[in-house]
Formats: sequence, structure tokens, C-alpha cells
Amino acid sequence: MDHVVRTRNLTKRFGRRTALDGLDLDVPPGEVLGYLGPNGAGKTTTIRLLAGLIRPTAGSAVVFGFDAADQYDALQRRIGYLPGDFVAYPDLTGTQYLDYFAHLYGGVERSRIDLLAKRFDLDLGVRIGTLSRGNRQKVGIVQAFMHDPDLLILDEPTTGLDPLMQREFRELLRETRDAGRTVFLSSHVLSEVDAVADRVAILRAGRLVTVQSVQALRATARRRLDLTFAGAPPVDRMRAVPGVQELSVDGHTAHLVISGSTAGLLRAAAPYEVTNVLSHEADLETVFLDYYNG
Ligand SMILES: Nc1ncnc2c1ncn2[C@@H]1O[C@H](COP(=O)(O)OP(=O)(O)OP(=O)(O)O)[C@@H](O)[C@H]1O
Repeated sequence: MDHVVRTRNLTKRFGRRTALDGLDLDVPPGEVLGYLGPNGAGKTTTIRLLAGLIRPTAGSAVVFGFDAADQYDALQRRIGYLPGDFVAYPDLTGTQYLDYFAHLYGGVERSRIDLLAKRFDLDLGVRIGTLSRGNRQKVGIVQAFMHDPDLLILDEPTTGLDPLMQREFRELLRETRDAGRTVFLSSHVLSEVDAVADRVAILRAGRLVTVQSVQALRATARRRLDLTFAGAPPVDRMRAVPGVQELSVDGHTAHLVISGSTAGLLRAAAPYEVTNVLSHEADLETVFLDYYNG
């Protein structure tokens, strides 16, 4: 199979509001796709369509070759779904709740559940209704991962988790990726997907704005660079380099902002005696904000 997820003209309207507008997106096996967009962009709507919870107004979502809306029973065992705000049956304990799903999935090793719970420091003997928000979210995480599904559909999965648990979750995602599973990961925070995603798709106002590898995005990002020379900086030569957007000089140091590759700039500077190079992290955040704001 070429693609684990394939959507064509996937569209969802709620009354007169178009939440998702003609989405064409393919996710190949083994890919971690970060699905980003500002509030209200349509991320959750997409995820609920993929998880077969709502029907499209037009178009289709096909997962493992099955229609997500009509053939969800065939998919249940192969998908792990974690909703954004996990709300489970409050009167059940974690164990009772997860046993129920383990049964639905056709059986899950008890030890697998216990291991995941231990990893996230989750007490499964307590009624879910009495758990804190973050601990409830952990029950959702265990439910999504416990049957080792081929596809994980995760809607802002680290909501409510403390930094330690967020780190643990990222580790779990990495293991999932390394095991060759496919992940559809929605988020509005860049740092969450930056660490694990192969590609990112950016959605705005229900429309797909771009799908690119994280690497390609990074290559277009702006970067700050400080070059210190033994003598006066060769200002004119550096200003002529394609991609140089800002240049100011402070004594023997030139402060630059450059988009794309820094190779041309370093070549231009090389004939002069460079005594220090300070390169700052590529500013991915601004790339995203540009896409978010249109
Ligand atoms: N059940 C619904 N009824 C009416 N409108 C809805 C419904 N669900 C979503 N919408 C609308 O569809 C649009 C997309 O919402 P969605 O929840 O998919 O966005 P999102 O990208 O997940 O946002 P957030 O980051 O805030 O979670 C919003 O304008 C929202 O108000």
C-alpha cells in the first residue's frame, strides 16, 4: 500500500461554517506527520474525520484502504486514537476502562498496559473521575498505544502533561516511529512536532497551506549570524550575497540576518580574516508565524 492515509477533497461543513475545505493529503507508511495550525484551523475536525467519528460533507478519507466513515470497524484494531481533551467514563477505574478497550481490540497483554502506566506514573486503580486532567490524559495515552496500532492519530496529545511527562511522551513517539508505525500528530506548538516529525502540514482557516519536510522548512528559515573580522568587515561584499536581509556593523563584528543557506555568505567572507563565527538557531518560529498569518 502506497499510503496509510489518503484524503481527497475532504470537506466538512457545520451549517454555514466550513471547518475543512478540500483537503488533499497523503501520509506514507512509517511517516510522522505534524499537523499544525492556529486555533480553529480545522485540525480536530480532520482528526475526527480520520477516526471515523464524523462524516465528511464532501470528499473522502481513506485509511489502510478503508473508508474511514463507512468501514471503521475494519480499522479499529489498527488505529490508536487520542482525542484532544480526553474524557473517559468517570466512574470506572483506569483498569476497568482499559480492560474494556483491550477486549474491543481483541485482547492486549496485561503487562503491556502496566508497563505504559508505570512509565507515565499513572495509578490505574483510581476512578477516572477523580484523576487530575493530566492524569486523565495519560489514561488516553495508554488506550491509544496499548495495542501497538499501525497508525496513531493524536490530537494535541501532550495537553495537560507536565514537562517531564511531555518528554516521556516524545520518547514514546520516537520509539513508535522507530518501530515503523505511522503517526498523524496535531499540535499548535511547533516544538512538539519539530522534535519528532518527518514532515509538517500547515492548515489555516480549513485549508492546507503547505506540506514540507522539517528540513526544507528549516532551509527557508531566517538565521542570525555574527561574523567578527581581524579588520573592518567587508560590508559591500556581504550585502551583495543572495539571502542577506539585514546587516549592521559594530566595530569588527558584522551582525547579519540571512534566509536559506549561509554557504554563499561564508564564501564571501572567507578571503578576509574571520576571527569568530557565531551562528544562532534557525528561526523556525517565524516561518510558522508567516504561514499562520498568511
Ligand atoms: N461540532 C461543531 N459544530 C459547529 N462548528 C464546529 C464544530 N466543530 C468544529 N467547528 C468549527 O470548525 C472550525 C474548525 O474547528 P477545529 O476544532 O477543527 O479547529 P482546530 O484547528 O482543532 O482548533 P484548536 O487548535 O483550537 O483545537 C472552527 O471554526 C470551529 O468553530
